[in-house]
Amino acid sequence: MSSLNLDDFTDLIERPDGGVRRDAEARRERQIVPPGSLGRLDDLGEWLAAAQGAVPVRPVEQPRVVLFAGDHGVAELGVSARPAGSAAELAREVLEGGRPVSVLARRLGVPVRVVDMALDCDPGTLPEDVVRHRVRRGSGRIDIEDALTAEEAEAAFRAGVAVADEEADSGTDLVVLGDVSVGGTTAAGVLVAALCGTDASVVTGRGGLAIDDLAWMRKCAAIRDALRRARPVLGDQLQLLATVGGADLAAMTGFLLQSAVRKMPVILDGVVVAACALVAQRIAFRAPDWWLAGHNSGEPGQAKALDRMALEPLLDHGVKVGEGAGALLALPLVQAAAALAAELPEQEEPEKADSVTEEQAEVGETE
Ligand SMILES: O=C(O)c1ccc[n+]([C@@H]2O[C@H](COP(=O)([O-])O)[C@@H](O)[C@H]2O)c1
Ligand SMILES: Cc1cc2nc[nH]c2cc1C
Repeated sequence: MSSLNLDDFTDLIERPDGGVRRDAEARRERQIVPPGSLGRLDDLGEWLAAAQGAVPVRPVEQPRVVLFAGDHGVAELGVSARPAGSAAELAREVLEGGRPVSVLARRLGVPVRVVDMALDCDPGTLPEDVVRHRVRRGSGRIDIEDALTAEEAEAAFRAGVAVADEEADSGTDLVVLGDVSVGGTTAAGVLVAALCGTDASVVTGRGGLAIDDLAWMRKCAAIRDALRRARPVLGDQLQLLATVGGADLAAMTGFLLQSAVRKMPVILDGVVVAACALVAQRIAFRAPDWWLAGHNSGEPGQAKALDRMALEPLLDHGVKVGEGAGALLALPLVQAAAALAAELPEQEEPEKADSVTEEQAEVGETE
C-alpha cells in the first residue's frame, strides 16, 4: 500500500464553487421575498448550491447517518458516566432501533450506518458489515499510553477515507456524522485543548450522561496528563491521533477529509466530531468549507473547536447524547432551505414591469 501523505489533502480539496454561489445569490435576488428575509436559511441554501455545484439547488435525497464507534481505555478512570467498554452495547442498541438517533432516523426516513473501529466486544457478536473496519479492541488509556500504534492510526484513518468513498460512490448526497464512544469526549477534549493551545479545565465538560464533580476532576486530570503527551507530537496529525485520539477519531478525521475531496457535505454532531474536524482542518485548511455544524451540544470543547473553524451551530437544544442525534435534528432545516431556494417562484421580469409603466405614462400623456 502506498504511504499516506496527509499533505495531499490540501491539493485534493477544492473550495465550493464560487461562481455557482454567485448564481445562487443572483437567483435569490429574483425570488418573491427579499434576499436575507429568510435569514440563515438563505445562507444555507446558497452554501448547499455551491457545494453541489448546482443552481437551482437540488433536494437532499439520499442523506445518511454515519456513526463511528469505539471504546476508550481512559474510561477505566471513571471519566464517563458509562462503564468502560460499554460503547459496544450502545452500538448494538443503535442498530436494534432503540436509541435516540434510531427514533429520529426512522421518523425522517434516514438510514443509519455504524462503523466499529475499536469496540470492546467479541467481533463475532456484531454484523460483518459493522465490524469490517475494526482495527483493535478498545483504544489505549491516553493519560499513560498511546491510544493506537502508528500502524493502527494509519489503518483507522484509511478506513475512514474508504467509508467516505463508499458513501459518495453509492450516491449519498449528505452525511450526518456522529460517534458512539465511551470515554470519547475525554480524547476529544485533549485534541481540542492541544490544537487550541488551551488547558484542560477550559475543554472539560460533563459528558453524555452528566458526571458528578469528582468524576469531572478525574476527567480534567486525565485530559491534563494526556495533553502533556500530546504536545510533543502536535506537528504530526496522524501521530497526534495515535497518541491521544483513538481508532474511531482517526477514522472520522479521514472520513471528513475524504468527504471534502468528494464534495459530499457533512453535518457535524458533537464535541467528538468537532475535535476530529479540527484535526482535519489542520491537515487541509479548506476542508471546513464542506461542513455544517449541526448543533451546539453545550460541551465547552465543542464550542471552542467550532469557533476555531468559524462554524456556527444551526441548532441549540443541549442535546448531548452523541450518536449523531443532535446533528440529525438539523437535517430538516437544511432540506427546508434547499426547498425554499429551489421552489420559491421568481418575480415577474423587471423589464416587463418597466414597459407597463412606460405605457401607462404614455397613456397619461395622451389623456
Ligand atoms: O455531543 C456532545 O458534545 C457530547 C457531549 C457529551 C457526551 N456525548 C456523547 O456521549 C457518549 C459518551 O461520552 P463520554 O465521553 O461521556 O463517555 C459519546 O457517544 C459522546 O459522543 C456527546
Ligand atoms: C454560510 C455558510 C458558510 C460555511 N462555511 C463552512 N460551512 C458553511 C456553512 C454555511 C451555511
